[in-house]
Amino acid sequence: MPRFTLTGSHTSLSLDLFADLHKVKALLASAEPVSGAVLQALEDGLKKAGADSSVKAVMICGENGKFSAGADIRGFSAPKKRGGALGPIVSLIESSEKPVVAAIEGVALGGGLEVALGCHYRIAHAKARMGLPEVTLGLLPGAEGTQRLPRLIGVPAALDMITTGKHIPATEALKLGLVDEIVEENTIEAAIRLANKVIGQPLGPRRLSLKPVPKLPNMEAFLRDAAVRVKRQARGCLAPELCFQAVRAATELPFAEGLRRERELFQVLLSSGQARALQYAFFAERAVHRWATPTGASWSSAAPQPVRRAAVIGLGTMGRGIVTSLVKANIPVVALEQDLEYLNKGRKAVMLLLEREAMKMEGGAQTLDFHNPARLQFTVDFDLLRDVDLVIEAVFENMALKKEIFHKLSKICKPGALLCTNTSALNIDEIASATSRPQQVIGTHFFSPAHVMRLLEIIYGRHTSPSAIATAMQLAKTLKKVGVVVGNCFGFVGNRMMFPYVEQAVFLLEEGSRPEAVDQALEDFGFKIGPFRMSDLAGLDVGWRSRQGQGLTGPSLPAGTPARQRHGQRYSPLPDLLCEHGRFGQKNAKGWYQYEKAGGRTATPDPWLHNFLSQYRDTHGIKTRFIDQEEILERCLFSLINEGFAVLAEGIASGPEHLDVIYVNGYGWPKHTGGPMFYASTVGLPRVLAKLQKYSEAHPDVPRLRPNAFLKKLVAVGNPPIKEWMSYLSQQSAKL
Ligand SMILES: CCCCCCCC(=O)CC(=O)SCCNC(=O)CCNC(=O)[C@H](O)C(C)(C)COP(=O)(O)OP(=O)(O)OC[C@H]1O[C@@H](n2cnc3c(N)ncnc32)[C@H](O)[C@@H]1OP(=O)(O)O
Ligand SMILES: NC(=O)C1=CN([C@@H]2O[C@H](COP(=O)(O)OP(=O)(O)OC[C@H]3O[C@@H](n4cnc5c(N)ncnc54)[C@H](O)[C@@H]3O)[C@@H](O)[C@H]2O)C=CC1
Repeated sequence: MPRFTLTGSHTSLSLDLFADLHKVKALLASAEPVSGAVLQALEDGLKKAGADSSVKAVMICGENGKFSAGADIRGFSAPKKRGGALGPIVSLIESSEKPVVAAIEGVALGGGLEVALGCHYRIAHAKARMGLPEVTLGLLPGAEGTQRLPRLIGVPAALDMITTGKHIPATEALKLGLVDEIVEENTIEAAIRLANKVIGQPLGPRRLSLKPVPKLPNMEAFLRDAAVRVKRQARGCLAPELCFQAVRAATELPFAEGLRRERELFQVLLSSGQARALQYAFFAERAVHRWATPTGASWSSAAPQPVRRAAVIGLGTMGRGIVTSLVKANIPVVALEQDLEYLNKGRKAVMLLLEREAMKMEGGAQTLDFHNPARLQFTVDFDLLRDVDLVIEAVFENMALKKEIFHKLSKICKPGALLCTNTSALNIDEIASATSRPQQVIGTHFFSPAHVMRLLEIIYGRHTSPSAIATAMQLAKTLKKVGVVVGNCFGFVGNRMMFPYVEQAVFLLEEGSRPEAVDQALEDFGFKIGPFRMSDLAGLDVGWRSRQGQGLTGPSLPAGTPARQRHGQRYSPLPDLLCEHGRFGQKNAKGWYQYEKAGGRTATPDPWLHNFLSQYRDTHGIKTRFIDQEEILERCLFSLINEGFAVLAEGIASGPEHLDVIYVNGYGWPKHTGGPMFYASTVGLPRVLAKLQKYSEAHPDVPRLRPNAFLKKLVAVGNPPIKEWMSYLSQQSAKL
């Protein structure tokens, strides 16, 4: 039997009509428009197969063990390349008078899965994954997928797949009825067997466009609830909502009209700007894998060392999550605490996390082996760290303590072991100076909760070796995190850019705003959580301790220091005052908000705080004024972005996409805006500069509002596109 081969490494989709007829090969990929050769070849091939009476059935499969990862995303932003009419080809497949069977191996994603939905039968390898990830790229499955999938698997499951873009394993696809069969062995042979078996059987019932959408007893109510849920989860991202509307159209309209609606909605998304931002974010995440440092070390030449066994020191908030992450990645761990009391507390917490993770994984292929001491060992004995390949220190944020630990590690650990610190802001070089092997010392900054958050900021010091950076990056990959390599400065990249943002948020309260107004503005912008709810969650005492350490507040503050000034700059003592009033956030039920109980999560505006703010303003002679949403957003976001330009100019990060990946994955910045620097590029740098100038003039005692020189330069050279920014940075200005 002749067969088509729909080849899908992620960027290519080729068609191969087998030997006894003819051979056609084409690419739906970087080289070709979507409407190009492969679609033509599919169409030609199907027509030839249809016309050839010796052909009784057709099988479509991939090459190299992959069905297809869909269209080439790079082609989407080029207007010429948008016209790819995959939909009509899917219809053509479906209308074939000869049975067409899809043999799905590896992945069938996006347009690849839509092709499979056009087939009359689908057979998948047990290890295959399927999904319609268009929503994650700011689009919807525009090749008729929103109309066919609900007809095949019902509205709830289709809505879930289409609005989240999740990839589902073959076993789940079988349960949902997305595939007819799964096989452990040769998928192609099984598909051919199936094709032979169904020759001559009526195809009508297999054509999804002819099927009604399965009814639900309460479809209206279901859709109403789903609409609310999708909108809430989308947080300003258009694609999930429009995906929802397309699926709803399938429930209300005949197939052909549903397709028209799908096309209209697709066009809205394509021109929304969010699709471009999400596609930028997709490639940014991959671009940061190709790290480089200003001294010339890079991913292309540095080799990682194997990590067969790791240790974590300190089982507090961060250490627990880090241990969990390592165990989930199948790396044996030694977990160390300062004494038995802390050890037992830490062990309990780790076990609880691991049990929860194991429950989530139940039914999946993977299991968690954490009761075996060879895989997870708890100790207070540093001697057990002798043969580990990597240590992650997560003790209190205290330089003297960290130096003491690193000194000890450098004496105990084997010479090649990588010594990592999870410090959130301390100087990596100073920590490394306590060891005899600074080339092996590196910052691995996890984000809380460490077993959940995807970001791993990797900080190299003056002496960190390229191989140490490569090992940390490899670790990130093993832990299924996204590693971003950055230079060493106070707060590194993420926290450094966060300082001016939080600073502005507090200044806004001084001037007349309220925590709920500031949070609302930023949550409406798309942040998962505004700065005040975030501070309450993290604990206000954490920053307080750090400011005490820096001499900004507390007993070491020189007498006579003005309340709202430090080192000649504006300073707000509000967060310190809250702590002095015993308000530490969620942990004791009061902070910027009040909570139902200690550890409670429901933030309610607190009249006490409103009153406190009024008194504070009276005390300091501040005239309360109304602050609108625009000013809240501009002051918080543009000051953060301004710091981003400083980070780039100083060579702390090698490109704006690094900053964007950090913010999207570590700080809840809305992905559909691309990240802070991409967002700045879409707002337009001249506008960002003008606003910063305005606010800086109004607040001359706030240096972080003063526009950065690199931003000014980019505006002066004509606001170049983001991918050209770094070329305007002269070598001399990038200091290490
Ligand atoms: C336009 C109007 C007309 C409609 C046209 C028809 C409609 C459509 O056809 C709609 C679509 O399909 S949209 C595309 C849907 N597909 C996806 O979103 C898959 C995205 N890729 C993945 O999930 C993983 O890469 C994957 C699971 C595939 C592999 O993961 P890995 O971890 O093994 O590999 P990665 O590191 O992610 O990727 C390796 C390299 O491949 C690049 N790449 C991946 N998917 C791509 C894609 N779909 N298009 C272009 N490049 C893609 C990726 O950037 C990376 O490149 P390098 O960083 O240079 O190595
Ligand atoms: N909490 C957070 O959200 C984040 C914290 N970090 C950083 O991670 C580090 C740890 O922070 P948390 O987990 O929040 O602190 P934590 O206070 O919750 O835990 C620290 C743990 O270290 C243990 N410890 C102290 N001295 C020790 C010693 N000599 N030997 C062994 N264990 C010792 C303590 O007993 C405690 O369990 C800090 O450097 C912090 O700045 C980084 C990212 C986020």
